Amino acid sequence: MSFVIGRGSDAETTQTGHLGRYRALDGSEGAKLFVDLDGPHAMLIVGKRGYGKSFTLGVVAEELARSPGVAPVIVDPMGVFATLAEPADGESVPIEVVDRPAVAASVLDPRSWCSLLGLSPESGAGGLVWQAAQEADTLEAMSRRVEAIDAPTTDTRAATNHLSLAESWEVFDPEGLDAADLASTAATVVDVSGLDAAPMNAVCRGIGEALYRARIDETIDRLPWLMIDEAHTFFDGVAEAALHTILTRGRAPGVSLVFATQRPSAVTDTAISQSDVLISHRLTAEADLEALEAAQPTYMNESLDERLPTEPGQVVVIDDATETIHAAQIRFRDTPHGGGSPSAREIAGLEETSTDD
Ligand SMILES: Nc1ncnc2c1ncn2[C@@H]1O[C@H](COP(=O)(O)OP(=O)(O)OP(=O)(O)O)[C@@H](O)[C@H]1O
Repeated sequence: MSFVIGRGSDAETTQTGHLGRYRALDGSEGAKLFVDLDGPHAMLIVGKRGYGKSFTLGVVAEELARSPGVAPVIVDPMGVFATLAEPADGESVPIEVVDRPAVAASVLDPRSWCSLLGLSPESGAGGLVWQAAQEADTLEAMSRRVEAIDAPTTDTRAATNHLSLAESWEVFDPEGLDAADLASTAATVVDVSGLDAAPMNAVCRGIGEALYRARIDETIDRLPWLMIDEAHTFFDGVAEAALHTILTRGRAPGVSLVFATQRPSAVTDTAISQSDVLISHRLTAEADLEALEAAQPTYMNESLDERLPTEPGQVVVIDDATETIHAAQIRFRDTPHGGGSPSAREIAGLEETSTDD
């Protein structure tokens, strides 16, 4: 028997991803567990640091990259997913890595421009940036617009300085990433690891909006899967608006979101309640457990806390489509995992030694 998360038992395994195997109470492994990659989903992956979130996200990315009809895009804040492009065990994983991503300045609305630059829209400089964003499409044109508006010199200078800061991030370009680039045949890893939280958010917002809009306007055929590691960083910034849109309105145009975080308490309640698949690794922080318990479905008749696994790679999966709960061991990566913790002992070339004398 095989179970497909999002479809049910004895379902066909075409257009699915192999996640791992069932885990029995004694730790032994059971039948294979799959996840549906056919329809749109919102998939939340949680767990405390070091218990396998990025590893699991990588497994889902490998499966998506090998699937037809989908356009997986991984926003990679830690720079650990470029290893997906390395030779794989078994079937190859087609991946394109974008290491200097840029998006069009026009993806941000005036309010987001103010929030991105840390300016209150009510302040003199914030008001100028707001007006410039309303009237201009590029960062360059926004700066020119600010200079042209009749305003106190201190406000003009402050607004210009903030726009120069945004320019220094080098993430705004009218020719930046668009949905057609992202929905090409390969899966795309967008490496935002060299960027601060604000430009990282701008890039993620641009990508999310481009993919959603392209499906609404029917300019791409493939179904986009936006995948985000360290998702709390993006729910806390200007990217949140695009993620919220996908979570609440992505189903009809077929846009999926897979997002991983060690701090479920730091993503929005909507993000948790709109997720139809929750993959939970070990969690111990009270606030994080509470955030998940608050959204715990009624068909779960014992607390999540009691079911949580103890070892890296072990998960509990809550599948809202079939209203079922599964204990599983995520499969091993076919490509190298880029996110493991460095070891001083390994760096020093020291062998593991026994402590018994
Ligand atoms: N499914 C798995 N099978 C085997 N080992 C695993 C599995 N998942 C995780 N591990 C082990 O756990 C380590 C930590 O995993 P990972 O880097 O994904 O943690 P994380 O939860 O994303 O941590 P962080 O929050 O620091 O990014 C991996 O380097 C790997 O050794």
